[in-house]
Amino acid sequence: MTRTTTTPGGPGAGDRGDDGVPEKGRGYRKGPVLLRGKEIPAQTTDQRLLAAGGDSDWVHSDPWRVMRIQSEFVEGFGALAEVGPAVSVFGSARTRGDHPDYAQAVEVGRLLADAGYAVMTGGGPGIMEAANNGAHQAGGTSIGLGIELPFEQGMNEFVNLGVNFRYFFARKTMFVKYAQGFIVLPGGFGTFDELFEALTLVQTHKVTEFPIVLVGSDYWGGLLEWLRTAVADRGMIGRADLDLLHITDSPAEAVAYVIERGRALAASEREALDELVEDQQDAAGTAADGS
Ligand SMILES: C/C(=C\CNc1ncnc2c1ncn2[C@@H]1O[C@H](COP(=O)(O)O)[C@@H](O)[C@H]1O)CO
Repeated sequence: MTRTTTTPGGPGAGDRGDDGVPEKGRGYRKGPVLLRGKEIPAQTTDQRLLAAGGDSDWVHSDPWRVMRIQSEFVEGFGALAEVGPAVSVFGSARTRGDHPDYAQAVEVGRLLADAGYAVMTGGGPGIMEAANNGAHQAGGTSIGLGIELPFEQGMNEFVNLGVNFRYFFARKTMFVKYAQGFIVLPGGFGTFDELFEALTLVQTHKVTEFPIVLVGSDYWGGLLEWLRTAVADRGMIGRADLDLLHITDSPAEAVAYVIERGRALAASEREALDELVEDQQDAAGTAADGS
């Protein structure tokens, strides 16, 4: 279908307002801009928007990518804003259903759902599937934030609220923004990336501290020892940074820790904010008194 039927710049163009906006006097309105005479374009904005065919290279351009990135944030925020309290659970995409880590993650998901928390995972296989499975068994909210990968696996069957992302960084924002804490089971590079991003955000005070729990001392023990010795001993992190991680072998302890520590941190954050407001009010009062 050809949708270019009129030519605003053509004969008689000066007689009409455009874009459905009646104009007093002659001219062409392009958003807030009024154009007259030779400045009137050959096509209306709607004609250009609805015209079939044409160059499609712009689909692969950065400005268009920016729009897609923006839409990922819009869709993510829209889907997750009303979910309520949630905990993000991370771990290997490769863990099989008969591995003890899988059972641990199912238990984590179940206990979180029993406690009224939504379980948020990457929506993939392995530990992600296991945590969603546990949440599903407990009748809870089981969220999957999927990622477009060259070897797409699809969302696991236990997800009841799924959002698919094209960009890792947009997806990672959701894990932090909508969770009260992180529980991390054994995993590889993807899991390390999620764990260390959380640690960096908290360490640099870019976000308010939130609880981060590692499940599986046999797996994570070596990393913690290395952090304590090579990393902290050489001053690459502070001693206090090590306290940002809690390690356990018990799903029940992991869930209890995330909930209790999360509540304690939220309470101290509220207290600090109240104090700040009081200080500001005192300062404003003092300034108004001129004292
Ligand atoms: C490699 C396989 C599947 C990949 N599918 C994934 N789907 C969703 N999320 C994924 C996937 N792979 C990695 N992630 C994210 O990283 C973490 C796991 O990475 P790891 O390297 O396996 O530890 C996980 O928490 C996801 O957020 C199956 O063969």
